[in-house]
Amino acid sequence: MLNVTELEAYYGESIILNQVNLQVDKGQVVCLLGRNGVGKSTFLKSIMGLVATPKGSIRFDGSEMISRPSYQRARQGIGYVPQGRDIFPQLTVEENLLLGLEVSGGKGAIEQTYELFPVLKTMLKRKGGALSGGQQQQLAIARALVSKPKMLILDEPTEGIQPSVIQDIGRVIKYLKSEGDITILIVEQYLEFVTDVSDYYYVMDKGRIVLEGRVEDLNQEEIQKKIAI
Ligand SMILES: Nc1ncnc2c1ncn2[C@@H]1O[C@H](COP(=O)(O)OP(=O)(O)OP(=O)(O)O)[C@@H](O)[C@H]1O
Repeated sequence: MLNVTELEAYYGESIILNQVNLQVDKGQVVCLLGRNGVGKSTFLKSIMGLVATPKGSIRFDGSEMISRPSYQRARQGIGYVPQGRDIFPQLTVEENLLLGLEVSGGKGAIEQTYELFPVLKTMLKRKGGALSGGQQQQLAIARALVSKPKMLILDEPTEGIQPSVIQDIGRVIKYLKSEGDITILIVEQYLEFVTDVSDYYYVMDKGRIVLEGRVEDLNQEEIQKKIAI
């Protein structure tokens, strides 16, 4: 589904991603782990076309994306939830969700997202900014799902969120996986969540992939050493 090869990304003259190779197969949940500042968010932004990527290849669903603008990548079927729950605080929950429909040109699934996140249905008229952090994260994920993406990309979905909501988000990811019609890439530092929801992991350090493997073979101690601050 997603095949990234020898990708390089830069902010100005500084190289942030160096020859990164990463693959996500259809229906898989893949996690990218690593310490703060090693380039994980930059990697997701590169996939979305939000960072300069002069070298490498990003193949998604059979097409080369590297020189396409962001909106085309979204239209192609990539739903992206950036770090910090990028919702519109002045718009209501319902309006935020309706904006998700714009990306797919109107073919949506708002009702289905209420089934996944029942809490949102009880808050349709509430302003996004009035929701708790966990509810905002759920809204951000729901908004991305409304456009029925082929792949969902989440940047640290558990950051600063209470355990019960983390469990809710984990349940949704596992449900989506069991349905089998979506592929998911998650940047995450919370190892327990990673082992709970994902099939395969990559560890990044200083802009390079330094370790990868199946989650069922994951050695917690080894990973913890690589991601501890
Ligand atoms: N807009 C920017 N301009 C210049 N440098 C940046 C910019 N954004 C990030 N950086 C730098 O790029 C490097 C990688 O940052 P990135 O946010 O991708 O790391 P990360 O692994 O996602 O960390 P975190 O978990 O803290 O978000 C860091 O050294 C950071 O300071």
